[in-house]
This record gives sequence, structure tokens and C-alpha cells, in this order.
Amino acid sequence: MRTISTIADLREALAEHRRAGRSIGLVPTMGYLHVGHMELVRRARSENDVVVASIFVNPLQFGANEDLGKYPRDLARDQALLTDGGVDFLFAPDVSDMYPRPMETVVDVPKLGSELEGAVRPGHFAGVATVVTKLFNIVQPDRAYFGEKDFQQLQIIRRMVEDLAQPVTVIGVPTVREEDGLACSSRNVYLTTQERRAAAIVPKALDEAERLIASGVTEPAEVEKRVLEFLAGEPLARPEVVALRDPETLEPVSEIEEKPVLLLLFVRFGTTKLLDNRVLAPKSARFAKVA
Ligand SMILES: Nc1ncnc2c1ncn2[C@@H]1O[C@H](COP(=O)(O)OP(=O)(O)OP(=O)(O)O)[C@@H](O)[C@H]1O
Ligand SMILES: CC(C)(CO)[C@@H](O)C(=O)[O-]
Ligand code: BAL
Repeated sequence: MRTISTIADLREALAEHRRAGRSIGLVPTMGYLHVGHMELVRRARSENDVVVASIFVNPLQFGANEDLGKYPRDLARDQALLTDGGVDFLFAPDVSDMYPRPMETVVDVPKLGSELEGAVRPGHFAGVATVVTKLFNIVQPDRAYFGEKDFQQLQIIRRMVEDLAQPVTVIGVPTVREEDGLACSSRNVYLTTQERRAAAIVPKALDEAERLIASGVTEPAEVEKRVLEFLAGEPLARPEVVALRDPETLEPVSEIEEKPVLLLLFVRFGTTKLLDNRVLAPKSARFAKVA
């Protein structure tokens, strides 16, 4: 694997592959890699001739009081993992390579980007959409891989690609989990031992919602209330968002009928906010499928 830090060098390295008609897969990350990232790499490796991973902790998507400065980093370890995963090129630019001048141009998907996580992190998704567009322009991938763990981010990127006719296929990859069900996340390292143990309640809360909906509960507010009560069983868990939404528009749903619904959870443990979600099939949809 070759590590490249400048836009010009990466373009030059990819040019011959593009000329030879080889397909290019891109896996954008902020580094400190775990098995969730490596699943994105595995998918990219199996579906493309050339695989590019990027590691860039993007200042545009961090608010003033967020963890930009202390975001975990370990480039040497990440390089070893990506080499093992069969990645051809690692693009690891410095901020000055990526943004030689302050950015004047912003890509924003304001409706999808201003609610849920966007409501508590104003500007976050514009920062994501802008850097992802820039990465797409630099790499010009055929396919780009994103995790369903960051479901709102995935839907925003899908919408951006559709609206702007960006020539890339977005692939959503199912969430990879630890043994106790907790979604793998770079920020899990911030959890204390006690908080880490307690965090297993998050996927269990998704199971609880799945049970409720499968048993025929059709009122979204009832499901949200019962999930909140379930999370209250763990004193270290501070739920910030428990929301049933339309999986595509992310808008609230008025009733759980035939279409699958998305349950999004943001739960804080100490100073660490964990995200998780699951798309849930209503009871009637299950019968419809069987019939
Ligand atoms: N557990 C996971 N399963 C599948 N994909 C994942 C998982 N965790 C992260 N990803 C995906 O990897 C890509 C890079 O994510 P990122 O580098 O922000 O890691 P992260 O673990 O989500 O970090 P953070 O804790 O900062 O949210 C994103 O598309 C993200 O959705
Ligand atoms: C997509 C991304 C790499 C853009 O900085 C980031 O938001 C992430 O890691 O999910
Ligand atoms: N994985 C989402 C990127 C962020 O939290 O900034």
C-alpha cells in the first residue's frame, strides 16, 4: 500500500488506473480504524480493481466545543491494518493539503442535515457533505462505502449524490458490532470501563423496540416512551434522542403501518455520545412478506 498526502500525487497515481479502465472504490474515514471500517474495506476490495482509503479528521465537521483536538489518531497502526486489508492507496492529507485556503464553497443538504444529529451539531453535515464532495472530486471513485451506523450521514450523502448527479455509487454497509452488540466506533475508546459495560444497553434498546413493533405496537410515541423507560434501567445512560423516523426522509412517522421505520438512538455515557439505529419491520409488513 502506498500512502499519499497531496491531492496532486494521488491524482497522478490514480490516472494510469483510470486510463486502463480499472474500477476505483473509496472508503472515507477519520482513522483510528476498527473492524467496522475494515468491513467497508473488505466490501470495497471485493467489488473494485483499485481501493483507496482516506484518513482525514475534517475540521469543517467539528463544532467549536467538540473533540477535534483529542480525536484518537494512530496512523502507523491504521497503515498496518489497511495494508492487511489489501488497500492500494491511503490518502492521508494534512489540513493544509486538503484546505490550503479557508473554504469559501460549502455543500449543504439543509433539510436532512439540520435535524437529529444536525440539530445538536449545527454545520456538521455541511462539513461532511463538503469534504465528501471534495474527496469524490479528488479520487473520482466508481463506488464509495459508508457505514449504516451513521445512518443520517449515509442518507445525506445519498441525497447529495442524487441531487448533484455526482458520478459515484454509494454503498451502505451494515453496522459491525462488538460481542455484546455495541456498535464499533472510534469514540468507544473514550468510555470508562464502567461506561463501556453499561453501553450494552444501547443495542438491547433496539431489540426492545423490535419486540414492541413485532408484537403489533403501531403508535410511534408509545414505542419511543417504552424505549426511554428501558434505557432508564441503566443509570449511566443518558438518552438524548430516541426517534422513530422514515428511513429515507428522516421525517417523523405518524403511525407504524406497513413500511419499515427507522429507530435512531443517541445515548450519552459520561462525555461520550453513542449513536445506533435499526430499521424495523412492522408486524403487518412481516405478514405481507410471508403471504
Ligand atoms: N461499526 C461500524 N460498522 C460499519 N461501518 C462503520 C462502523 N463504524 C463506523 N463506520 C463507518 O466508517 C466510516 C468512517 O467512520 P469514522 O471514521 O467516523 O468512524 P467512527 O467509528 O464512526 O467514528 P466516530 O466514533 O467518530 O463516529 C463511516 O462511513 C462510518 O459510518
Ligand atoms: C465520511 C467522513 C469520513 C467525512 O469526514 C466522516 O464523517 C466519517 O468518518 O464518518
Ligand atoms: N462518524 C461521524 C463523524 C463525526 O462524528 O464527526
